[in-house]
Amino acid sequence: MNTKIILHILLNPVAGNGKSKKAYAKLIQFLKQKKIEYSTHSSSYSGNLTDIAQKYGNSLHSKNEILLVIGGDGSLNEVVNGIKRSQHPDTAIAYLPAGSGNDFARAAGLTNNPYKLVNQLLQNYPAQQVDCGFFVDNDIKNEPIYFINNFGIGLDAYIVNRSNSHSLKKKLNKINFGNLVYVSNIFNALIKQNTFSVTVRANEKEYKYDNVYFTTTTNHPYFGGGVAILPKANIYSHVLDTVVVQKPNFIKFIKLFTKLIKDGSHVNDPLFHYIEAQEIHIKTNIPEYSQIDGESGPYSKYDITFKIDYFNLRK
Ligand SMILES: Nc1ncnc2c1ncn2[C@@H]1O[C@H](COP(=O)(O)OP(=O)(O)OP(=O)(O)O)[C@@H](O)[C@H]1O
Repeated sequence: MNTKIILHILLNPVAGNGKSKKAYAKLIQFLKQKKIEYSTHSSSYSGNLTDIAQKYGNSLHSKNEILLVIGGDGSLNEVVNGIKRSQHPDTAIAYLPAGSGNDFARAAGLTNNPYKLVNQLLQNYPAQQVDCGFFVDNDIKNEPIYFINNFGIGLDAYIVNRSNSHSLKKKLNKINFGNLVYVSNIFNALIKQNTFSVTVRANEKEYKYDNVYFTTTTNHPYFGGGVAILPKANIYSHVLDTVVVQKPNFIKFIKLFTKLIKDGSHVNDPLFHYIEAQEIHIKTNIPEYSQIDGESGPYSKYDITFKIDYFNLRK
C-alpha cells in the first residue's frame, strides 16, 4: 500500500566524485513528479553529516518522515554516528549509495536507483535491524565510535591514508584520473608496509600473530570497494570478525590474490586467520595507520575493544 511520505535528505555533494550530485538530481526530479514532499541538508565539510543527523535524531518525527542519506560509505558512517549519539538512536535511516566504493550497500544488497528506492519507501516496509560495530577511543571523550564496514590496521589503512591525503588525487579526480593515484598507492603500500604483531582476545581465548601485514575487524564481507575479504560474514549475524593476514612472499602473494579474486579460497590459507565474536580485543606492538570505513583513522599503537551493535535501516 502506498502511503504519504516526507523525505529529509542528507546529501554529501562531494561523494563518489560527483555521483552523489547526479543521483540527487534524478531523485529530486522524481520526487517532484510524484509530488512527494522533501527537505535537503547538504554537508559543507567533513564530519558535518554527523552533526546534522544528531540534530535530526534529537527531535521527534512522525512515522511518515524518512531520513535519507545520499553518499558513500563515509557519509553513511557519519549519519549512523550522529543518529546513535542522538536522543532517538533507533531513528531509521534510508540510504541511496552514491560513493566510490559503496561496500555497505553491496553487503546489504541496496539499490542505487533513486526511482526504485522511492517506490520501495512508498511501500512503507518496516525498518530492519542491521549490524554495525563500535569501539571506544579513550582519547576522544569516551564516546563510542561506530563503523558500518570495518576498522583496518596495516596495509589497507596505509593505502587509504595515502590516497585520502594525496593532493594529486584531488586534482586528477577532476578529470577522472584519480584511480591512477589509487593504483600507484596500492603498489607503494605493498612494498613499503612493514609487519607488526597482533594479539587478539575473544571468546575467552587469546591468539598471537607475528609478521602481520594487516588486520581488519569487519561487519560484512567487503573492503576496499568490493573485495570480498571474508565472504561468509554478513550484517545480520550479530558478530564481528577480526581478519588477520600475515605477510606472504611475492609468489605466495600472487597465489593468495588469485584465490581472493577467483573463488574466495584464500580464507583456507595458513597465512589467513579470522576470529568471530560479539566482542573482540586487539593489541598491536608498534604504531600503524588505521582506517575506519575507508576514512583515515589515527596513526598509533592499538589497544582497543570492538563490540557489535545495530542500527535501523529502511529498505
Ligand atoms: N562538503 C564537503 N566538502 C568536503 N568533504 C566533504 C563534504 N561533505 C562530506 N565530506 C567528506 O567526503 C568524504 C567522502 O565521502 P564518502 O565516503 O561518502 O564518499 P566516497 O569516498 O566517494 O565513497 P566510498 O566511501 O563509498 O568509497 C568523507 O570523508 C566526508 O567526510
